Amino acid sequence: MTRAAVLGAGSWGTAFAQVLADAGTEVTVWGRRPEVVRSIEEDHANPGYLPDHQLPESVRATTDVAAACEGADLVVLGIHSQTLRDSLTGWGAVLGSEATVVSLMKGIELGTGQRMSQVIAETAGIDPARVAVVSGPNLAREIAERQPSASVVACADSARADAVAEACDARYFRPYTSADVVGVEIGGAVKNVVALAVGMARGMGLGDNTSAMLITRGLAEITRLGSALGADPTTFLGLAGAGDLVATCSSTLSRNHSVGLRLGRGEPVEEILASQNQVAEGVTSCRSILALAQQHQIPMPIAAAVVGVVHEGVSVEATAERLMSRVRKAEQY
Ligand SMILES: NC(=O)C1=CN([C@@H]2O[C@H](COP(=O)(O)OP(=O)(O)OC[C@H]3O[C@@H](n4cnc5c(N)ncnc54)[C@H](O)[C@@H]3O)[C@@H](O)[C@H]2O)C=CC1
Ligand SMILES: O=C(CO)COP(=O)(O)O
Repeated sequence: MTRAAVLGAGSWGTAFAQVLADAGTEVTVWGRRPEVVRSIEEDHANPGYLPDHQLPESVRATTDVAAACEGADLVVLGIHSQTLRDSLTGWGAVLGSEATVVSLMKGIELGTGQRMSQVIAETAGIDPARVAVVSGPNLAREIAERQPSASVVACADSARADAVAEACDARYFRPYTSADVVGVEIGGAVKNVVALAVGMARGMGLGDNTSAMLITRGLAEITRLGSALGADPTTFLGLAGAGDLVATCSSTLSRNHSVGLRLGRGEPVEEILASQNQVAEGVTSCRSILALAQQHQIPMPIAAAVVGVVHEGVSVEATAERLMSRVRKAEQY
């Protein structure tokens, strides 16, 4: 039987642990907070992140990261992008010498511009081919409810991609495999920024045409940046590209979309962020993504607009005006 450790007892770490358990994988979740771990162990629930949801009894939990990882074939990382490097450093050699390390995270590190798989390989000093990424239209709440969904497991080593896919192949969760780690990670990280923009438009009272424009031109930005970084452009037509973009930009369950909505309604960004107990990754990653784009001379006007509103005090009205008065040109990807 495959053994997995899931490091991070937040909403996606917990829901993905359920997927693994339902697929027949033995799974132990590591959580920082004893009360969360106790609740998973004793009540088979994680009410802070998945309220009113019962987890399988086979999902175990511990606060001891080394114990969670001992003998694991898969070590799954489900924390926030900007805390990954410090966490990995603090954990020491828990990843072992053979386990496949699986990233669930959707962000780009501030300062370095690294994708999560790059942070993992560099910080842990492991072969990048040991790192797999799972990304797709996977709102944790819906997956916890066992609604049908699909995702992409990307890894440079196809045998490892197959092994991860087998370990999470549950009745309601269909994993596809891919070798395009760059494309799958860029799709997951940048769609959060587009979801902020679509949320802002919705919050301003704008309708479906505006959302469709931002989603479609957002996909063009994702494709341009990803291609410049070496991704296969067709990846962005798939689950980890267009699929995740559509789900996140349309769902009220999305934290990024929700933050955008509140910004569009005129709430100050500090107030919104202070009221959230979960992180909307696009809020930070919009800056690292824009920096990456500038480094590669890729135009990303929507990402720049989001950075303007979230970090530079530009109003949503001025941003909309600026986006709409850009010079006319041929439609390009
Ligand atoms: N929630 C969702 O529907 C999905 C989330 N993701 C991605 O998965 C990643 C994790 O997201 P969620 O589980 O939703 O986040 P969350 O906010 O629900 O949970 C994050 C977990 O990390 C822990 N944590 C926070 N700071 C930490 C630190 N400094 N060191 C160690 N642990 C820390 C928290 O205690 C919590 O257990 C993000 O990159 C997100 O974009 C991907 C797909 C779906
Ligand atoms: O990545 C997600 C769905 O695929 C979750 O999006 P949010 O982080 O915006 O909630």
